[in-house]
Amino acid sequence: MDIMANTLLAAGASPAMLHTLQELQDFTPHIHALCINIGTLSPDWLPSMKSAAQTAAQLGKPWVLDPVAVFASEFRLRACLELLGLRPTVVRGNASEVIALANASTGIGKGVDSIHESTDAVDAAKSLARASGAVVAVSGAVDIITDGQQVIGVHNGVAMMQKITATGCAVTALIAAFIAVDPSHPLEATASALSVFGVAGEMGMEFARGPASLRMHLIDALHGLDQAAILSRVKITSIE
Ligand SMILES: Nc1ncnc2c1ncn2[C@@H]1O[C@H](COP(=O)(O)OP(=O)(O)O)[C@@H](O)[C@H]1O
Ligand SMILES: Cc1ncsc1CCOP(=O)(O)O
Ligand SMILES: [Mg+2]
Repeated sequence: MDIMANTLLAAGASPAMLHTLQELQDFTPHIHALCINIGTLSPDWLPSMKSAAQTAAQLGKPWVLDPVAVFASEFRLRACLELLGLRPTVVRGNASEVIALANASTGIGKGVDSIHESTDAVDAAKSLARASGAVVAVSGAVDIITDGQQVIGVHNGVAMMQKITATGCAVTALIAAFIAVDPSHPLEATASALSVFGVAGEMGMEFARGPASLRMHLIDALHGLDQAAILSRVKITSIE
């Protein structure tokens, strides 16, 4: 939650982290986008997640699902399948998460990390996008983004970003901020968020000595990003 909220603040968005069912009805009407992250899922939190997704959908607000470690347990898989049925605008996971979700199967992955390359998950991402109606993003060395037809590749970022916990969660939150700004273009907004986060990682790495200082410099770089840096560094290509 720390790096997610700080990423959003650095990017100019306004985060609020909530779990409690009783306050979601009051809070959700004020949001511009919702991010549901099952990282530390508990049975108490799942009804809150479902309620928030339902309210967002009723109010026409975009929402993003991060299926953290969905491969790790039947409980996580069932929760994600139920949340998928509530029609997220975007699903962003690592390759092992997207493969597990597309196949509705558990048993692959390492902790919360991927054992697959993002390019291994292109077909899974396309079939998940077609089945769910969501834009699906697979993070990795090349981020893959698809609506089931078009496939886009984002070639920004540095490998050290995998060594900071919750960079995946943070970029999912950033995707929510970008679709809040441009809700009618979720494919483009998702690719842009991944690229901008990757650019911040590249710029942060110029000052970092390891994962802990990269975390700090990435957030500083995101906060200081200007148009010139974006235009010179963004690398987004069409893959299919
Ligand atoms: N090898 C890599 N090279 C460049 N960027 C990477 C690499 N691996 C991950 N990233 C970036 O790190 C962030 C987190 O992705 P990832 O580690 O796949 O997510 P998760 O934390 O959910 O497993 C994303 O912005 C992704 O683009
Ligand atoms: C380590 C850990 N354990 C439960 S959630 C979490 C963080 C997951 O974040 P990310 O998917 O971005 O690595
Ligand atoms: Mg993750």
